Amino acid sequence: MQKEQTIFPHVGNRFQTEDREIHIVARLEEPLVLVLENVLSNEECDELIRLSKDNMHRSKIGDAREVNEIRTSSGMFFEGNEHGILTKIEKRVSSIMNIPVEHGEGLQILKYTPGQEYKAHFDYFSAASNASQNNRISTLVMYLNDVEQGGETFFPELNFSVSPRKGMAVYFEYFYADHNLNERTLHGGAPVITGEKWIATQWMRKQRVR
Ligand SMILES: O=C(O)CCC(=O)C(=O)O
Ligand SMILES: [Fe+2]
Repeated sequence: MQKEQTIFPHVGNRFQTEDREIHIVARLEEPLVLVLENVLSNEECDELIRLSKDNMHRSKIGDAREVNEIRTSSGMFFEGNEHGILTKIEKRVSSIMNIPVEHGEGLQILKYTPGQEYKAHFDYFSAASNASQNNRISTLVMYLNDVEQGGETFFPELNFSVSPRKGMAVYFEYFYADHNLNERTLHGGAPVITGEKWIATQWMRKQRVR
């Protein structure tokens, strides 16, 4: 069978964005899942945490934005350009993901304390949801700190998990014609055992949202 078209365009073990060289340190082919290094500087990670610290509330998920037990972390969305640092990061993320900034929902910051988790889920909306008309197609989860124990991003269908590491990220996409491939991107955030876990997630949509 022929391999399906992917969104991610970069070849080789490293590639250049406008202001930073990104390293690919692990790769799964179908569905495409990549572990990326050097996505954010230490200072950028610290600054994102600092800027969001005072605005965290219980995470809401999905279309209806209702508090749900599937995700017990707390979080917030940036609107897009309220801080200079966001513009820079959004541009870099857009070039990593090969999708225009306008297709991106505002960067979401999530914080997990011990025991908090995000149960296995899909990032795309189900066909029954209104939001699926301009559905999500790819995700970049960026780790803003090191976690002492737990907090892995896990992919149960792939028997694969990524341990949080400050400045690194995991990328995956689910815009395949073969829906079975999309379903294999089922993933979650394992409970944090010791320490805190901070992430910034970028979801990209098929069409522009801003
Ligand atoms: O916490 C994680 O590692 C996963 C986060 C996630 O799945 C998301 O933000 O969509
Ligand atoms: Fe997710």
